[in-house]
Amino acid sequence: MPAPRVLISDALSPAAVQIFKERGVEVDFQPDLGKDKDRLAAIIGQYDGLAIRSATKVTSKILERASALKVIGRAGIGVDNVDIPAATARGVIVMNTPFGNSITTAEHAIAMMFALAREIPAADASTQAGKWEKNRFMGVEITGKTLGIIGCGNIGAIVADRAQGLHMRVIAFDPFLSPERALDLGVEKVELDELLARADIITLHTPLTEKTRNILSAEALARTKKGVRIINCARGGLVDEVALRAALESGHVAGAAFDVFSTEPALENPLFGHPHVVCTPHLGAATTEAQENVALQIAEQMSDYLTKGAIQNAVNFPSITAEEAPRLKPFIALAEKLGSFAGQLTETGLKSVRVTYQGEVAGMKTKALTSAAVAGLLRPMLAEVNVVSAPSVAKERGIVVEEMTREQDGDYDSLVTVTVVTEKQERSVSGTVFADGKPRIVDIKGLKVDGEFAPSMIYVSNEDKPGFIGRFATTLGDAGVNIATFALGRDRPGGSAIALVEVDGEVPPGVLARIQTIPGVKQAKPLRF
Ligand SMILES: NC(=O)C1=CN([C@@H]2O[C@H](COP(=O)(O)OP(=O)(O)OC[C@H]3O[C@@H](n4cnc5c(N)ncnc54)[C@H](O)[C@@H]3O)[C@@H](O)[C@H]2O)C=CC1
Ligand SMILES: O=C(O)CCC(=O)C(=O)O
Repeated sequence: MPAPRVLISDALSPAAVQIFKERGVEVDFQPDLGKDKDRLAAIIGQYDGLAIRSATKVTSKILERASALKVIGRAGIGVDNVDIPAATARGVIVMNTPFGNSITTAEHAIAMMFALAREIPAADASTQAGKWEKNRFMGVEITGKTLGIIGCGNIGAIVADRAQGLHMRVIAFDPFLSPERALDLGVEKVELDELLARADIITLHTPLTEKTRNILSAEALARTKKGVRIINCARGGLVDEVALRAALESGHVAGAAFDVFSTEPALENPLFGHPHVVCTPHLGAATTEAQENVALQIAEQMSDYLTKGAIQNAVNFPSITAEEAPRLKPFIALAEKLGSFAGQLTETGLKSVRVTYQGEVAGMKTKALTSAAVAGLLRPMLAEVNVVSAPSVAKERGIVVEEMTREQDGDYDSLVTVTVVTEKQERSVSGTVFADGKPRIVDIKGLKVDGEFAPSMIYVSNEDKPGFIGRFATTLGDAGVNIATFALGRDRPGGSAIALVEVDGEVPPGVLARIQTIPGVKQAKPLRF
């Protein structure tokens, strides 16, 4: 198999190149390519992986051209420059490095706080201009001041820690911060209104979402303490920049330090030019240490996925370690095939699917297996579904997906059962993986069978009556269809029976209709795996 190929289209630390090479991945390092979307679109089709920072915009248009792409790796935290739904729909894993630059970014926020408190950038410019304006720059002391953190996740928590070291009082607004975690961090958890009213300095550390966009709106800014200073090292769009400019002009806000802007690159911005504004060009993560961390980490993660199937820090798929991947692989194939079996037999609207794991398989990454089962189930109905997109596609269509795990009970070390509930009926199909690593179907609607999945199959459910097998085989023989394997199951003599038959080549048109006329046949379906 040829080595997977990765394109690095942003200015990642060259340390990443070495890691890719060491791990058997071919790498093409074009640090400025991300800014040229036409060239990127022209060549992206050649690559299995794309490693980026924030300059490359992975839009749906780029993804349409990315026919071989399996993984996008963001050397950093925010993945807002990637169209995640479009990547997911194409089965492309999107991974980031959630911790590699957190300390550095928190340090930038603290540096911005000092820059504001002591007007360091303006004092520097004035001094170097030969002005020696000793009386112009009167700062404020940080000790004893209240810092209000909006978003107390990885970076917010580090900022809280450093601020406490500076003897600040720290309050935080974060709906997802538990009281226990707040206690651990030594921060006081408050509502947004209270934070706005009490904070001397506000620093933002949330992602940009529909809830956080303009979290510091004109109205919110009006509720802040007079003389407040505001720092944004998270994402542009969290603060209404026009309203903030007005609040700076009126003197209500004493200063603002921004690393991120509503439009980037920010070549112009409402905040620019105000004497109490400090700006940096999205430098939060820009230290040698952080860049080396994120580059090494993303190269390791992407290589592990491309060469071993291991998934770490994916934003659109559950994690799978390199050790788990080979054990999981045959079960992913099994789950997908069981789902596909059920999907091919489903003729009415799907309401829900339940995937039950019994025995050893119950201890594996069942979320990944469930995604595979749902992908298999939906694929006969929808062309554009894959293991990555299946859960969101099911959700969009109102199909309930349930997962259950059970202790081993029965003949198999591991058993996976896919139960599909449609508008008309409930149907279950179970399978296992034998020691040869091949998935096997062992139960259909409660009837035991032992069949492999083959490219071309016929499934028949019938009444268990003498003569059926002879007529069935003759019908196929007359149509020139060769039977490769034949698996039978029944509940009791003369009761319900099933046949799962592997045939060589396509089933010619008309044959199924003839099978359907054999006395006792209830259903005859072609299956493809
Ligand atoms: N300036 C730069 O170069 C960098 C910026 N960042 C950005 O910093 C931000 C924070 O990153 P992390 O701390 O790693 O993320 P995180 O996910 O660890 O923390 C985000 C926190 O925001 C909270 N949050 C979510 N919605 C909220 C809401 N409506 N109100 C209040 N809090 C809310 C979450 O509960 C979470 O605790 C991200 O937007 C990231 O992209 C990260 C690295 C570098
Ligand atoms: O790569 C960069 O410089 C930006 C980092 C960033 O914004 C992030 O990691 O979310």
